[in-house]
Amino acid sequence: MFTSRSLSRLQALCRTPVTRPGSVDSARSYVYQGHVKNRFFPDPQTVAIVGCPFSGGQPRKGVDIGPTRLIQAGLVERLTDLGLKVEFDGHLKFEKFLAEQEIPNGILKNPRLVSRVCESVAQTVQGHMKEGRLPVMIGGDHSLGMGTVFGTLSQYPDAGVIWVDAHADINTASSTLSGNIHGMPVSFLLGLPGNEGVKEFGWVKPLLKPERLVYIGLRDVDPAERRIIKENGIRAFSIHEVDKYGIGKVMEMALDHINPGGNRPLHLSFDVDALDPTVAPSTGTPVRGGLTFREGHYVCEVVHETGLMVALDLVEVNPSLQDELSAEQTIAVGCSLVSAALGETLL
Ligand SMILES: NC(=[NH2+])NCCC[C@H](N)C(=O)O
Ligand SMILES: [Mn+2]
Ligand SMILES: [Mn+2]
Repeated sequence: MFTSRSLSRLQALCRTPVTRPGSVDSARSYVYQGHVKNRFFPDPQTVAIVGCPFSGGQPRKGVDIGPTRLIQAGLVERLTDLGLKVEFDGHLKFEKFLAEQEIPNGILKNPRLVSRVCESVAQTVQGHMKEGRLPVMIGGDHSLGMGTVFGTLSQYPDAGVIWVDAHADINTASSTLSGNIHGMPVSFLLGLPGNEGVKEFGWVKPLLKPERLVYIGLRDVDPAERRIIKENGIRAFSIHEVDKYGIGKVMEMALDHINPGGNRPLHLSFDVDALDPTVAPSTGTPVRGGLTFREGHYVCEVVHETGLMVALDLVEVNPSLQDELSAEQTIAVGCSLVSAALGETLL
């Protein structure tokens, strides 16, 4: 017996192919053969998990419990099994920022809160790097990327950023239609015109250069964002290019573009909605036609193989959306992506 809900889900599954010809959506095995040496963090490699229970960059409750659920699913143990030293002593606390009075600023939602949280996340991320720990930020919504990428660029000014997402998150205060700041972090990092009136984010110096940024997986880009991407000459591999060239070639071109000499530090910011909603259903802004399970993992594996990754974000896991089974599936995929980026291999 199908309920109308499970039936419509089944229909949705039928409409959206999970695999693309030539891709394999196999379950991953947990056999580990040794991680690639990291150019910036000597062995024994230490990672610091930066849990960010934060949802203020978008309106849907529940994305703030993403980090707790990822940890409960065994993320620390799984990374420890890879031979990494894993530091995690609880999630960051944002209560004091939440207690502050918000000051409205046009259409923007929670500008002061998002700014304060991101500023503290940036300091935490840079602090870990200074101490020789690779920060792994688990969110939380993608506005947090403003904090993590800023932290990375403060420590490694020539770092390249790989933004894996269905969305470009490059709206400015004058272009955003939603006012949700998780759709805007990249514009602040680039210092784009249109954000001048947002004094709250004055601390976000334009540390990111357009040629050091590459997108993978885009498929829901607002008209103004398209213009911004074009005008700034930002290299973007939408899902169309993934279809056309395959993820292998796309990753090769992406790395060639941001890292021509092959020795720049890399920041991987992975929004779980880059994956197809059949693979990662519990997320706030799902868009059909996304990366397969394997394509998502391949991106992480390749970034690991460079030995150049200095920071990782995994964001927008919202376990309160869809049913519990979907939530568990999305959390499992999230853990698996993080593990792949930190050296878990199939053989
Ligand atoms: N991190 C995300 N999931 N972002 C979704 C952004 C959606 C839309 N472009 C906006 O500006 O609101
Ligand atoms: Mn995003
Ligand atoms: Mn997104």
